[in-house]
Amino acid sequence: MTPTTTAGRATDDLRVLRMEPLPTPREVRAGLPLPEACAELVDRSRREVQEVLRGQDDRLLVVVGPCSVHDPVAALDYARRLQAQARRLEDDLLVVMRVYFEKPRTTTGWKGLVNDPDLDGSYDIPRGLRLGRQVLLDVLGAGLPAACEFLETTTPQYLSDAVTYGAVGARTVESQVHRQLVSGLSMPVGLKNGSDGDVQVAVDACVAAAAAQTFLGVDADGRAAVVETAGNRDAHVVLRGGRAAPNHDAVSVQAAADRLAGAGLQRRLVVDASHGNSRKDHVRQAGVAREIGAQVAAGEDAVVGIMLESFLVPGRQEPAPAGLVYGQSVTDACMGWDTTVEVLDDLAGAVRTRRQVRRSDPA
Ligand SMILES: O=C[C@H](O)[C@H](O)COP(=O)(O)O
Ligand SMILES: C=C(OP(=O)(O)O)C(=O)O
Repeated sequence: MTPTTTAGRATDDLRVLRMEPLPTPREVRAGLPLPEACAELVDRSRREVQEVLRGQDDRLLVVVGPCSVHDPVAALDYARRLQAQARRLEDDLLVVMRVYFEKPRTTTGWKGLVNDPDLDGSYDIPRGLRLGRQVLLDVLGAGLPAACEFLETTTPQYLSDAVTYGAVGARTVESQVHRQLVSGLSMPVGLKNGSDGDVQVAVDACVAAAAAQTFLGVDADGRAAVVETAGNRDAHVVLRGGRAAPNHDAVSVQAAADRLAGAGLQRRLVVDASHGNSRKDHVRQAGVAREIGAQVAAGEDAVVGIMLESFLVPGRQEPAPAGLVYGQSVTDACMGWDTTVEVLDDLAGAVRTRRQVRRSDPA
């Protein structure tokens, strides 16, 4: 906007270097429409996640995949392998692939495929939005439902019709703007505890997201709009540990479930084996996942899902426009593929054991 004062003094946009219109959400969606078979998968898988969250399906939800997508080819390669595992274990696990395009940063860093698809500081966001949407369509085409973190509040208009599971991260969970956004999203959304380990902010976020809200947003034509929402009853807590301590252990899970009950919410939650719970060490992640699995096997009903960061090659590398190791994360370190398959097998076994425990002790 041009600075205007009666005296011609500039008071606005003093630090804005570029402002360029984006293609509208309607245009991007029209260029990459959601095929009917993909829409059917999104619809069905959202209902399945809902049923797990509501205790009507005794499988374990597993949100698994790279910390971030930077290479669409490797992401699709991973999706095809994961789909085979998801099908093999479908009686016990409900697998949704992490297809994360937006990275919240503690300070600065690469902010994901939507923000900088070429990883070179050119910030071609129009291309990033189209590329992200294409990756989602490809993952769905491979037969897998997808999970995304929503960071920018305008991004869902471009992508959310193709998303089965949404996430709000530890750095934004206390933001009213994000809680309002979740209240209008069409899919179940996991709300992480704060990066300092505070679980109450995630419980508060669930309460706010479940409520009807009216706020400022953007419509399909990119116009600023008044948005009125119905509230999202499938918003739930994700325990991801904190700076000082993990919170995937049985005592922390019970404490979080008690907080949920205290707020009038269901005692069901997802536990993240990565981030604060593995101290961002991918080598520890499989052990953390096994500890969570052990709680499930012991009959713990509060744990309905798990989140894992996994890619084809273990570890991480610095983001760069060229010369990257194929299939390795450029953000948080991930478990490699072979470990991922072992962890999925263990988790499926834990679910089968929980079923037996429930049968022998239905109370
Ligand atoms: O999941 C990814 C990261 O943990 C998150 O984006 C923060 O990363 P950073 O602390 O390296 O900025
Ligand atoms: C950023 C993430 O996690 P957190 O918000 O828990 O740090 C993530 O899951 O990618």
